Amino acid sequence: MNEARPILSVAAMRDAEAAAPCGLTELMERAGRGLAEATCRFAGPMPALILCGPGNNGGDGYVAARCLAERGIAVRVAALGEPTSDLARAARQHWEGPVERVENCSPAPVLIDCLFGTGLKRGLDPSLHERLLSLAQESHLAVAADLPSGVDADSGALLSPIPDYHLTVAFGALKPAHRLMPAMTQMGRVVVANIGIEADRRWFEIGTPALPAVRPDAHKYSRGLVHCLAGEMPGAMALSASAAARSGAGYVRVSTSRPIAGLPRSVVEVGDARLDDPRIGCILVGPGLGHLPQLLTLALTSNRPKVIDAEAISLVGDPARLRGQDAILTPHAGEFERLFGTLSGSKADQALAAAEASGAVIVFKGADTLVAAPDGRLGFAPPAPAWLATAGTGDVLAGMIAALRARGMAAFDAACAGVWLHGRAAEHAGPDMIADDLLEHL
Ligand SMILES: NC(=O)C1=CN([C@@H]2O[C@H](COP(=O)(O)OP(=O)(O)OC[C@H]3O[C@@H](n4cnc5c(N)ncnc54)[C@H](O)[C@@H]3O)[C@@H](O)[C@H]2O)[C@@H](O)CC1
Ligand SMILES: [K+]
Repeated sequence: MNEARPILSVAAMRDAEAAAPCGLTELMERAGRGLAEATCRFAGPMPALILCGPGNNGGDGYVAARCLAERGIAVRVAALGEPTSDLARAARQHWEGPVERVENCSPAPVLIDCLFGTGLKRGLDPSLHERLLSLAQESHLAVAADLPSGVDADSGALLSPIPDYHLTVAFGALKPAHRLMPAMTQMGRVVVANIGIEADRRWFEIGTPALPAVRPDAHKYSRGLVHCLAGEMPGAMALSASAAARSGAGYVRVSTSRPIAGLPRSVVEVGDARLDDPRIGCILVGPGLGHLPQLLTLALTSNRPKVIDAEAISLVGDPARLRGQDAILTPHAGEFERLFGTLSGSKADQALAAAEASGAVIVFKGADTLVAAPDGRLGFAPPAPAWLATAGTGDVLAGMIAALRARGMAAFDAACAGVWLHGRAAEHAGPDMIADDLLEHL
């Protein structure tokens, strides 16, 4: 996989900062300089107002103010009070300009929010968040340093209301909130300023996948056989099977008791078929299943890899039933809760707990889709168009992932690749797309 950007929790970020050979003062210098650089590139030479909080996020603000002033930009600083951390105090001392009060400063065309970052503990006081909203409203461009002030970095929850930002400059690595709902939708463009930390890569933003090449001596079975189990509403499986065929499976077949409309001619319909056939690269069960739990049971008797989607997820009943299965599950929030119950923690925590409980790869779908592996790897989907939220797109995704798995990709990699390709296909299909249209863009 290329270009996967690491994502660090607050605790992991602290560890990475502490381990940085250059030391914390230099990290803050790099963060502030990176913030100034990104703001200049984005906003040009417009006058800026920097709001500085009491901690190190505020410290980054004082550094950025110095860097912007060195570039000849008219920059003002307003603070909540004196800095409370040693690092921020030192940065404050190196800022030679005046420091106004956040409560009564006047607005500027560019607002840079350095009030709170990863150290936010609770929502902003109402008078402060209202002040932040109104200063942002009166600016042309709002920039967040590391995170918008009010966002919980690990969960993406809004602890207090935030304005819509145009640019967010993350320091060192993305944090979970940059890719989790609801915070992710209000950050504008998210860029990462490199500050020279060594980031753990077990959590990452899913990047462009490296797909398996088609070998010169390939035949239809070696390119991957996807076996679909159609249920009571076969239209859904028609979408999945078509998506599997369009995602490079060598052979797609559907076992069904009655003819299915809308299947490509290359997809083969069969009656009973043996599911322990070693040529099967991936079984797909769930889309349009209805009340046919016996089809899930049948799939689970096979030792072949499988994708379990839609109604089949709820029919699993107990996550432990999946132990020892080579399975990928693709639940949306409702299906997730029906199988795993109400889990505590952030969406990331929940996805990882579900992967551990089931031993399966979990694609926890939504506007902020996550792919979790039982070994603790976690892929965060890059933002995908909101118009993907329409009937049938999940059936397409399940078929895509089944094809990539059948083509020999490892379960976690196949799931990540499917999620990435699905989002890009939706971008190509455009806002008036229906799920069927995605097939033209795979
Ligand atoms: N630690 C480091 O080495 C580096 C930290 N960096 C910056 O430091 C930030 C984290 O710094 P801190 O850990 O100091 O945390 P913050 O600067 O986010 O805020 C912490 C301070 O705010 C107070 N606080 C928290 N929530 C509050 C609320 N709702 N109302 C009022 N006060 C509140 C805390 O008691 C603490 O004093 C990062 O987001 C990043 O911007 C960067 O400079 C890079 C290097
Ligand atoms: K901030």
